[in-house]
Amino acid sequence: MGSESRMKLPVIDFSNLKQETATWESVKTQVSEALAEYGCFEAIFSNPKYSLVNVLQQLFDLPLQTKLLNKSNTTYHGYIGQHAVVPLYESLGISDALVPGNIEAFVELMWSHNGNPTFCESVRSISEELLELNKIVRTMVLENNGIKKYLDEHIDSTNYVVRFQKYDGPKTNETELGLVPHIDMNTLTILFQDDVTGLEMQKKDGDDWIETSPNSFIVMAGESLRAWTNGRVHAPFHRVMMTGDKARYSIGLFAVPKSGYIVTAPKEMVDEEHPLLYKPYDYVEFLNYYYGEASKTSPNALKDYCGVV
Ligand SMILES: O=C(O)CCC(=O)C(=O)O
Ligand SMILES: [Fe+2]
Repeated sequence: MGSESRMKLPVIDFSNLKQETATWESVKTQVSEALAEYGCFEAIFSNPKYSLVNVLQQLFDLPLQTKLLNKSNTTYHGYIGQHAVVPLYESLGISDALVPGNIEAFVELMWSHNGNPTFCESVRSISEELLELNKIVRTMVLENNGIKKYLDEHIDSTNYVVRFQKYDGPKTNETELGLVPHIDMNTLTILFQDDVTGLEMQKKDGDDWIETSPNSFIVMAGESLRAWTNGRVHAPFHRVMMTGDKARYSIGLFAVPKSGYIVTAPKEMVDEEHPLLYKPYDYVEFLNYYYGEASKTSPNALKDYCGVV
């Protein structure tokens, strides 16, 4: 019936936002409602200055051997591509991308001869914007739940992976799967896409998929934020669907619990109405389980791993 395309995610305006103002309070309420109901929203934040094609095409056009040089100690952060299930999809990630020197090291690996200062600058600038939005949203989540005293600890509990995605256009009349439906297991993800869209978010209850807007920042909670807030925040399924000839590019900032940090819902999050959902877990150990034994499309991977009931 085409009703899917008419559904929209909540859109929240973060432009010119200052703490301790009436606008901050109102935006905070919108964030609380959107994350409880959808686990995600579209953010108006800054005027995107970049065409992702301009920034990312040169990266994905590098020879496969070069892209494969981007290895990492976890499956999730290096080069991913050439998979039979999602042949349109490729991605490259930079672990701890906001630690000084790491974007440069990535660029050095990819363009060893003369580097690529323009790429470096664009990625740094986009990443810093996404980081700022990430901090605002996480501050609001804690304020909404009356646990702001944990803010420093919470912000300090994650590292940041910046990941670049490319999805080829299927170049047929069909709509094809770009990325399989999944829930992000990390804490918070912010994606930026330009005018080639394709990211779809699943409604909390039901099978409907909500399309996302062109030139948008999409903020979504992962399982680890759901666990930490003891279920107050929803972690949504999402997928990428591709049509037409044009390739789609996206950039994501993934806040990821640090190795050795134990994800535990603060005691204030647990009461009679909200019994503890998950036992404390080490994210990196959970990921090993997730990429090893568990089916990645299981909505219950974390529950199977450390659910209380
Ligand atoms: O490219 C996108 O917009 C989605 C990527 C995604 O969901 C992921 O990498 O977890
Ligand atoms: Fe995802």
